[in-house]
Order: sequence, then structure tokens, then C-alpha cells
Amino acid sequence: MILELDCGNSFIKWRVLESDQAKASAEGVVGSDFALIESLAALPGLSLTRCRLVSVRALEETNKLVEVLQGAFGVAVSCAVSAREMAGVRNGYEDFERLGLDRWLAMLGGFKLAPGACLVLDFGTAATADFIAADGEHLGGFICPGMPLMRNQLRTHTRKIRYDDAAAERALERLSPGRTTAEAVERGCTLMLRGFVLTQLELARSYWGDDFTVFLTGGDADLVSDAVPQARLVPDLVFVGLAMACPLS
Ligand SMILES: Nc1ncnc2c1ncn2[C@@H]1O[C@H](COP(=O)(O)OP(=O)(O)O)[C@@H](O)[C@H]1O
Ligand SMILES: CC(C)(COP(=O)(O)O)[C@@H](O)C(=O)NCCC(=O)O
Ligand SMILES: [K+]
Repeated sequence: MILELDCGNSFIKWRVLESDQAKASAEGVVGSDFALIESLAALPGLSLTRCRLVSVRALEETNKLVEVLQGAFGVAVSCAVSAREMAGVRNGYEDFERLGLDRWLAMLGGFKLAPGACLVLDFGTAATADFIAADGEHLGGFICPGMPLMRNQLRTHTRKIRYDDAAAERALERLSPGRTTAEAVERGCTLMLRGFVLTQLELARSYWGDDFTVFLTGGDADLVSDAVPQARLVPDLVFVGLAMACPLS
């Protein structure tokens, strides 16, 4: 069994595959290393042979998680690393190692699923856009605060924006002008994300006409998917790229 991990700034996404190429037999989203080990330990019949992970966290933090996994499950862990070029995609950063590994893997995954021009949009702690031309050249991308950061900045830097998770969830049932603080903030931030998406689409059209594929991924991709009906919503896009960057052989 193979354990795959995508360690973002807020959450660790995990899944267990029976073998390479197989579908996930178990998966989850957790907020800490401890919660990850707990979730895995609770799986009946777990017998891990390999683990591969991608992390955008600090090296020490990632190393600590690798040690914990090795200690708890006695499993070898491969970590995705940066590359200038892979699977026909050329990293467009001036310093290729500075490009977030989750962005890089999502790009590899997107270009594999739809060889040709791609716009990859990821909605996690940050919202990111990456442009890959039909020949695999990464043109670069954009990084903005995602939903969790926008919401938290408002909560932290104002006196009177306070509401609970239940109110936040209810607020997103529609996107008309808010009549409560929760509605006004949740809908306002959602519209910011949608505006981001529409701007990226405009830019992609200016480069490639209608000849490109849009990928949506990340925990908050659902918030914007209505705004891009033509997009492919691929929640595990980073894992597609992870299998490419860390083949198990
Ligand atoms: N099952 C889930 N568990 C946790 N967060 C989720 C889940 N589904 C959606 N989300 C939302 O996804 C966002 C985090 O996205 P994610 O891609 O995990 O971020 P990151 O990679 O930066 O850790 C949060 O706003 C969170 O509310
Ligand atoms: C842009 C990111 C913060 C996104 O992280 P996430 O929201 O997925 O946790 C991450 O890809 C990152 O730390 N990148 C390094 C900076 C860069 O890509 O230029
Ligand atoms: K991520």
C-alpha cells in the first residue's frame, strides 16, 4: 500500500492506494501531523510499503513529518523536489526552486491530463494561477490570498467582524448582497476569488483564444467552479503530478 501526502499551508491531504495506478482506498484531510498519524492508525489492515509526499512547508517541518512516518509505519518516504523540466513541462521561474512544489505538481498533472495549453487554478490557503503554453513552456503565474487568508485578515484587523463557522457556511447558499456580517464577508471574498478566476481566463484567452484547458483544484475550488463551467474540477491534481515526480520503482 502506498501513502500519498500533499502538505499545504493549512491542511495535509492524504490518501492510501493499494498499488501504484490504483484508486484510493482511503483518504482524508487533517490539520496536523498528529491527526494524520491518528487517522492512519485507525485504518484497519493498513500495511504501507511506500510513501510519497509533496510539501510547501518549511524543510524542518517536512523532515519532522518524514521522521514521524518512518517511526510509526517503518516506511520509506520520497519527497517531490523541484525540477527545471519534467514530462514536457518547463518551469518558467527565474529560479526554478522557488516555484511552489504544489503548483509545479499540479502543472505536471494538468499537462498530462490535457497536453496543450493549460491554465491551472488552485484554491488553498493561497489562490494561484499558472499558465502553461501548448509546447509545455510555463509562462509563470499569480499568487493571491485564498479564502482562509482573506477571511482571517478581515477578522484579525477589524473590531466587529466576528461570526462562527455555521454562519459562514449558511452565508454561501447564494451570492446576493449580504444582509449580515457573515454573508457580506463570505460572499464578498468569494466574489474576489471569482474575479481572480475571470481575470485569469481573460489573460488565457488573449494568449490562446479558446484553445486551452482550465483546471480547478484545491480545497476551495468549489467556491468558483460555477464561474467557469468549462473547467475541469480535479481535486487530486497535485497527486497526479506527485505520482509523476516520485515514481515508485
Ligand atoms: N474536507 C475539507 N477539509 C478541510 N478543508 C476543506 C475541506 N474541503 C474544503 N476545505 C477548504 O479548503 C481550504 C483549504 O484548501 P487546501 O487546498 O487544503 O489548502 P492548503 O493546500 O493551502 O492547505 C480551506 O478554506 C477549507 O475550508
Ligand atoms: C503559493 C503557495 C503559498 C500556495 O500554497 P497553498 O495555498 O497550496 O498552501 C505555495 O505554492 C508556495 O509557498 N510557493 C512558493 C512561492 C512561489 O510559488 O513563488
Ligand atoms: K495546496
